[in-house]
Amino acid sequence: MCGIVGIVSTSNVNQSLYDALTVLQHRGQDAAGIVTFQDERFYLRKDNGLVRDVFRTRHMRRLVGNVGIGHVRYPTAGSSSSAEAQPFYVNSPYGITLAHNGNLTNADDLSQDLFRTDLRHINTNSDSEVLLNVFAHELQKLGKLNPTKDEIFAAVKAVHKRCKGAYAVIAMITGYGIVGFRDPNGIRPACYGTRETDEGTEYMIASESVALSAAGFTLVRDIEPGEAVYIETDGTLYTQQCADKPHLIPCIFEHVYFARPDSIIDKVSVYKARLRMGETLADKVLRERPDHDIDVVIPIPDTSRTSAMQMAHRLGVKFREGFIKNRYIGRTFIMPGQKMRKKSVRQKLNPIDLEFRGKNVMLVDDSIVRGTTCEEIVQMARDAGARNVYFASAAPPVRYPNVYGIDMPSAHELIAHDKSVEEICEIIGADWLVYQDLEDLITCVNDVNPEIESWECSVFDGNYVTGDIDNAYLERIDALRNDKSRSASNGDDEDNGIIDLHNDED
Ligand SMILES: O=P(O)(O)OC[C@H]1O[C@H](OP(=O)(O)OP(=O)(O)O)[C@H](O)[C@@H]1O
Ligand SMILES: NC(=O)CC[C@H](N)C(=O)O
Ligand SMILES: [Mg+2]
Repeated sequence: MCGIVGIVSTSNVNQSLYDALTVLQHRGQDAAGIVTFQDERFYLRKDNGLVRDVFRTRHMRRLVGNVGIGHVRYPTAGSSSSAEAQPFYVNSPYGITLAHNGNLTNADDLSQDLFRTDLRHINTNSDSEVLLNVFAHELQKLGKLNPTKDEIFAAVKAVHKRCKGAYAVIAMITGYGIVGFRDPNGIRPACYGTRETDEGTEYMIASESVALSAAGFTLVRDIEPGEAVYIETDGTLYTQQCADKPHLIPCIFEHVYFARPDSIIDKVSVYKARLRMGETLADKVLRERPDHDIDVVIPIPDTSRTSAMQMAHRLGVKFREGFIKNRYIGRTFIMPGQKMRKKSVRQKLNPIDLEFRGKNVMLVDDSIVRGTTCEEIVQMARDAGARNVYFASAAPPVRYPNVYGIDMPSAHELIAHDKSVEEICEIIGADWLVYQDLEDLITCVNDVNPEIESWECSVFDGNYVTGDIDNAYLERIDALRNDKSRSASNGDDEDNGIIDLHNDED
């Protein structure tokens, strides 16, 4: 679930890109990158690490130009090597750089086609490098020395025909402009906005609206599924629908966990949706145990706060901050490797004993995925002296792998995969476990925007909307990307040299 941003400005874009990436950091903590363009040259800085660590003053000084794109990465394909940090670059045609959020489901086939038919070499295992080369090849085929919006949109159309899966993309074409587009189902989010200056209107395309507001831009609208938004370097904007049968089916997990609550995605305020999730969860609690004995509702920071607060309100029970979050530890779920995730839960959260001692506590999380957080947390609540420890999840049981840009490749690593709620309750050591029902979750998001007819809910119901996912595919990505095989293949190889643009001294 990476974060992407692109800006066409009237002055240097480096600081605005940096600011946008810092507020998209929650979408990817592994690597960060910015590429800008000025006087026929790209200027690139990318590496593994958080935004604040990757970009030093000396890098920022080199990132000159009024046009640029940026990326924060949470790997879902290939490895976590710095060679796969984004944006990616290809020199022909024109010189194109690209930032991608999502995951292609036919990257292997495309990679073969690119080599055998299009005579293009892919140098990493990243699906994003494949996507860039498909786009570049389709643009090259049109054979124009000066591409216009028509060629750009034609290339996006061809990408939609060849690529399957989820992709929100921003590409920069040397000297011409930036183009942002979403896959025909709009699984991953992308929006754009404007900032007025004395020199003219500036544009930003980004994964979440929060990136716009943080950099002083005003949200215009979401990019439609299948649509492309092309902004030339002089600030002229063109939009066009590039898919034959676009149909909005956005990822519901953005609203559960990924997105920031202060973002608005596909006209859904994430904050409002999470408040609703708290209400419906409270209703479920009351359905299961009308005469419950919950003394206090305690959120598991950070993401569950909004739902937990509203759940307590609906139940008429006290809401208390029983766990304090270490502000210097990032999100644990998107960390690579189970060992690191497990260790980080204890480093990240610490209980305030007096909120637990002798009480029946209802702990609330936004979701239970691998069970890393809740197993630790239930024990911490008991150690802090709780009488009974109840647990509620604002999302339904996560039972199926994700293939659209969330790194959950293996069903066996999901705590709820083949288990009943009672069995999960026993494993996590709780006295009562309540999950949100999927119909209720869908109602929550649809209450905020009733126009969205379908949601991408595969992690909950195993229904993959792109229609190309079968058991053989799921078995293949499981074998390739489960925790064990990844730690054996040592993807975090620091010595991995980057074959890329050479203007980036450390
Ligand atoms: O069952 P698990 O595999 O542990 O995954 C679910 C947990 O991971 C996430 O928290 P995370 O620490 O990533 O981020 P947050 O601070 O935004 O809640 C999520 O909010 C849950 O707490
Ligand atoms: N989470 C994402 O959007 C990942 C983008 C891309 N598939 C990568 O692994 O780098
Ligand atoms: Mg959490």
